[in-house]
Amino acid sequence: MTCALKVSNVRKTFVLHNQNGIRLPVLSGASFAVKQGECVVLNGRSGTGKSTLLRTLYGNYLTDGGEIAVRHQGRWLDMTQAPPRTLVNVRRHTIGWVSQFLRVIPRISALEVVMQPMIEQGGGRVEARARAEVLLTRLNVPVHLWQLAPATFSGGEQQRVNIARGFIADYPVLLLDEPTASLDATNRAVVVELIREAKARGAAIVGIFHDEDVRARVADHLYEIQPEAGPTRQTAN
Ligand SMILES: Nc1ncnc2c1ncn2[C@@H]1O[C@H](COP(=O)(O)OP(=O)(O)OP(=O)(O)O)[C@@H](O)[C@H]1O
Repeated sequence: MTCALKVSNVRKTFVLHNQNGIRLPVLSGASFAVKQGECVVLNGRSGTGKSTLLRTLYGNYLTDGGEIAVRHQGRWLDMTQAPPRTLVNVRRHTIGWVSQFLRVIPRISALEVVMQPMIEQGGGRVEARARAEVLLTRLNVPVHLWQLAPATFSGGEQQRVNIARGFIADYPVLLLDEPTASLDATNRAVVVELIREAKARGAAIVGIFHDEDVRARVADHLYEIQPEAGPTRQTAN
């Protein structure tokens, strides 16, 4: 199996400039690799830096060192050095992000919200619509809601619309930030199926799952994040 993502010695310290320059060291050399068709689950106690690492992989945070190499359109690209325009392109075509939270866009229907990533990748509207309908059906979002904007949906309905949106495009790499949090058992099982299908088509997946049962059913490897030393005050240099 080909490697899709290589994380080498990634370091990250948050500096709280408006709180006396307190430094919070979070990642002190995260290193792991993910092959196509594999799911690596980030593991560690609360506050050890799982979300920070996942967000860093998506390019949300600058790093203090290390490399995040992703296979993007046939070449290796270091996410820590990528300019903003490249990051947009990587997020459109290579790395998908699925969380439990939907960023609601006023007046855009649930169906359109779900179709959007596939259309942005160049997919046709008919195919995107058909695929969105299948996903919304599998995730038990009632048909009468599909043409409505999700702003008024329940938390669980919004969460399932977001999952459909995250799985509609065949991203080579998927980052999953607790996508099953607060779903009921039926819908959790659907998400597990979607993750397994993504692995079967060759997606490389990195995820955070607090639900042990879900973790056991999708993980090929656990990546253990070690707790860092506590905060230190910034010293003048
Ligand atoms: N944007 C930020 N600015 C400053 N500190 C942050 C920021 N994001 C996270 N932290 C700190 O970094 C540490 C790691 O947080 P993170 O959310 O990555 O942990 P986690 O392992 O995902 O926790 P949990 O399992 O509770 O969700 C925490 O001490 C948190 O306070």
